[in-house]
Amino acid sequence: MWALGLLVNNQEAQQIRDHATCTEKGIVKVEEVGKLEYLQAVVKETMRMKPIAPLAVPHKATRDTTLDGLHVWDELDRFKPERFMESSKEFLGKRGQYPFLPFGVGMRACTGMEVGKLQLPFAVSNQVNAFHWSNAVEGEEPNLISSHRQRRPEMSYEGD
Ligand code: HEM
Repeated sequence: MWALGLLVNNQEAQQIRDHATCTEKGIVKVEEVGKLEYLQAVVKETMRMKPIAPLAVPHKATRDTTLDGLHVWDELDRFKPERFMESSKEFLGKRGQYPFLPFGVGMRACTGMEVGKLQLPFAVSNQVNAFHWSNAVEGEEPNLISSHRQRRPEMSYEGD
């Protein structure tokens, strides 16, 4: 859903479609998904901006930074799939280089990573192929500000 919301707010990104072989029902073939570079970039950029596991220890670069020779994202708040068009920005980089870790890394990395890498772009590509996504209210962009709150019961600290 975040991907579609971001595409509504970034119409030009929605216009750029990769060419995929579809089934007779117009569904993108699963085996094609990995080859669709711009789609992959849209999904990665969505996961960069709206990580699904945000409750881990948060990390954020407050400005453009070079860290141990790696350039850390520019224009952080902008939806810019192009940043992932370079092959160097894979989910897991070469050994010792992990520029992008939406699935974690190491022993406790996400066991569903391969499913997620397939499922997300598959869903997004078929939604974008089937529909044009635009604002419900003309000129008014959907509010994509997220909040993560933990609710707990009201507690009274007053003794009886
Ligand atoms: C886009 C989809 C997904 C994302 C972004 C994602 C992300 C993550 C992240 C960040 C972690 C924590 C890694 C760490 O602690 O370093 C994790 C753990 C895990 N994920 Fe996912 N996940 C996704 C989909 C899935 C799916 C589809 C499954 C199951 C089919 C799954 C199963 C798991 C399991 C079992 C763990 C715990 C691994 C462990 O602690 O050993 N995930 N995931």
